Amino acid sequence: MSDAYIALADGRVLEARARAPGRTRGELVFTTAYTGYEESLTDPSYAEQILTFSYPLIGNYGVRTERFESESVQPRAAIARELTDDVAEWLAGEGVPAVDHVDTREIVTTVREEGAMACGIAAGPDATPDDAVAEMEACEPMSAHTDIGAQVSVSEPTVHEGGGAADVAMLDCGAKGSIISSLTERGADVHVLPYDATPEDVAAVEPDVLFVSNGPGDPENFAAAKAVVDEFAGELPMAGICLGQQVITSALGGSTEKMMFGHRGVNQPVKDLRTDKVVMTTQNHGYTVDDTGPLEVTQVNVNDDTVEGLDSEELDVITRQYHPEANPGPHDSLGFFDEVLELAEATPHVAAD
Ligand SMILES: NC(=O)CC[C@H](N)C(=O)O
Repeated sequence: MSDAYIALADGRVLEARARAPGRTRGELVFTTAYTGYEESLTDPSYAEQILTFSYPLIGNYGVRTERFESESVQPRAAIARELTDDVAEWLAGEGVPAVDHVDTREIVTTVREEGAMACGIAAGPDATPDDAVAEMEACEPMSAHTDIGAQVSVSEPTVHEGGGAADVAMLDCGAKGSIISSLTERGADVHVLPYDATPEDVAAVEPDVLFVSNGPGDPENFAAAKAVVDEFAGELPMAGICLGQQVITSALGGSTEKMMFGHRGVNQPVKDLRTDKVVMTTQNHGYTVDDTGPLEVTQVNVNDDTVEGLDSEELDVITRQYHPEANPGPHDSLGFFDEVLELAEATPHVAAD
């Protein structure tokens, strides 16, 4: 007898085993990462999503808070072929439903063929298939979560000191901790500001560079961040990762679009068009830049040609769609943070008025 059910938007209900009880709903996505489950499960960009691990065994090296990317578990639920007790107990303790003993190959194939979709989960002794279907039917598309930034951002400005080599104003749209530490380790002070900070809030920290973080959901729902980018375009160097690339591009006159199932994993090949070199990258995104506006494409995804890096010498902008900070994943692209700080040192402070 099953004690967990996964309802998919295409009408199927899959049976599974409850590892952490509860009922929930979210956009069903998958990651092919074979390591880094603690980092993925605490990555704020997974808010409002149900994360399926295609790698069959999740949890085999325990759970350590040192590897967390934020303070809480971010996806609404986790699905794997086999979850260890360590991970199941962690998720249960956090109140996040988790299920295993399900054919994750079927889930991945479905999402690849039909796209990221609404999903409902009911797990625990009293769970029924109808409970999972009711959750799935109540699931809203990602773009309907218009204030998703509020779920994942700091509510007050917070400073992370790195030695004062540069002042980075970071719009926290759901920043991974290792993006902040990649900058402080290089000597920068990072002023983490709420996702809805105003241009005045940004000017008040006298930044050398504006950094728009990664984050969950539809980038078009981050209107305040777009307004900040618009205000400082051409005056302050800017950098962004993932949602940051999308928000900066959109604010500068480009556009974004939703992908069918996105890129989530740690072996996405990215080619730099200037050097012709390919690096392996960590990724977690479901939207992509469509029209690049005034920005020049510097890097592309080798698998599907989507935009991976953008640049503007005139506007002092540099962005990446993938995650140069890794965690989990390869460290091939850490040099991005050196480039960001080079931009920062090139320009004087913006005065607060
Ligand atoms: N990791 C991210 O910043 C993700 C950005 C955006 N939410 C997307 O899915 O494309």
